[in-house]
Amino acid sequence: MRVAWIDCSAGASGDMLLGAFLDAGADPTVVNAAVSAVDPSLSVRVEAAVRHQIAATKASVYVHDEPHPENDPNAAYAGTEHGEGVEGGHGHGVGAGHGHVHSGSGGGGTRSWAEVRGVIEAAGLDDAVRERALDTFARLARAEAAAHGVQPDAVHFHEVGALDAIADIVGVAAASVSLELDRIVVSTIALGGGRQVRGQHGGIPVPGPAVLHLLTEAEAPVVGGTAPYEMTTPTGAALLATLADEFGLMPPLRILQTGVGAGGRDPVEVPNILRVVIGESVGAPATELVYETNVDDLDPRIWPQVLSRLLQAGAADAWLTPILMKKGRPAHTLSVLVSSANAEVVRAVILTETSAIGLREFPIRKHAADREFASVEVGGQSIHVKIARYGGQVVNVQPEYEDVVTAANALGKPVKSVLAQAVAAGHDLWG
Ligand SMILES: O=C([S-])c1cc(C(=O)S)c[n+]([C@@H]2O[C@H](COP(=O)(O)O)[C@@H](O)[C@H]2O)c1
Ligand code: NI
Repeated sequence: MRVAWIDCSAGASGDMLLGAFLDAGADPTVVNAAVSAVDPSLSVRVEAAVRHQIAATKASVYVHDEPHPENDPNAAYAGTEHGEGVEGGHGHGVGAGHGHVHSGSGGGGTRSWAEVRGVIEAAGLDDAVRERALDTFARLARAEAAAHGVQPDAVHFHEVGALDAIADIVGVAAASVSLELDRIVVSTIALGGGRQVRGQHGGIPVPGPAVLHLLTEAEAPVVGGTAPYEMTTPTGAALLATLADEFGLMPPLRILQTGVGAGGRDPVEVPNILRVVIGESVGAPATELVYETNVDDLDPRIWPQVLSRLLQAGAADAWLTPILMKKGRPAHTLSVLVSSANAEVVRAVILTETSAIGLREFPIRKHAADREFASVEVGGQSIHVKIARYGGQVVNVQPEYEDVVTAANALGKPVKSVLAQAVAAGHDLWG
């Protein structure tokens, strides 16, 4: 499994993420094709940069009048650099000094979230890239709406800021999809602090309100960080929230590629870089969960129905353990084994079908013997059997009990003797 870990200890912005993914091997042609498919006036330029003597890749967004001739990622466009060290708002796309470059007019109006959604939907992007980009923009619109006390559909992005964000967001979506990652883990995110940045309506405190809303919704771990400026921009936070399958330390992996993305400025406090480490996962992650809850007030006649609904909902197993609870009450612990894919549905069954109002979740790792399914014949009756192998040896032959009962009824024989014959037949065939 290919896992990426994103190190945001110096913060994150759209262009830092884009630079890091391109540095790690994302295809610049694919990225530029995606970006200019959404808006032909957009392209991404890639160049080498150094931050505190660390080599990095700087990705810059270009907004120009004419469509990019060949989507050449290295083509240079004459432009005015608005960015380095200048405080700016969404309208100028210069968050945290991660400057963008504009040439041409770029337009002076605004684009609503609905308009941005429309152009992304109409661009003919690869499904995964489109979904990732739309998810990111939707998060950004929700966060801006929450920050300014309006509805998401009332959020307007200044024309140039919208183009910057489109290029960053679609570019990062295309780059991350092109790296064929199975799982992305994001570190604790440094937000920065100190002086205000300038938004379209005046001064904005750092961390920006939109950043805080985005990372609250994503339940991301954050820290102020070591630098007295805006280290994480709303676009960076929105992208991290979309990309992250989980947050935490670098998981066990064998490193395959690394990428270093540079931010626009080079402050003294910290190397202004974001890193991505891509590797082959070592040791399977815990993808199974056990839910547990203690229940003392459910009509006991309901339990069989609860257990069968849990199995129907995708639980691998569900069982009850009698316990003595607080206040000396006899009760049951309900335990449910479930894959993370089915976890949400199973949680809903527990909370709606029992009287529990809370539950515990434990990630677990399962070890299973190899197994296969076959059938044996007893007295002309077919009975399914499960054969388990461990270390190449057959360690168990288990007939399907319901089949044994059906066969015993059909043959007019005791269940125990048909069961014994089915086990013996299985061992004769498979050892
Ligand atoms: O202009 C507005 S409304 C604005 C709001 C906010 C909020 O957090 S709300 C933040 N900003 C600042 O804009 C720049 C650009 O951010 P990008 O994500 O587009 O790079 C950045 O400094 C934000 O803090 C503006
Ligand atoms: Ni805002």
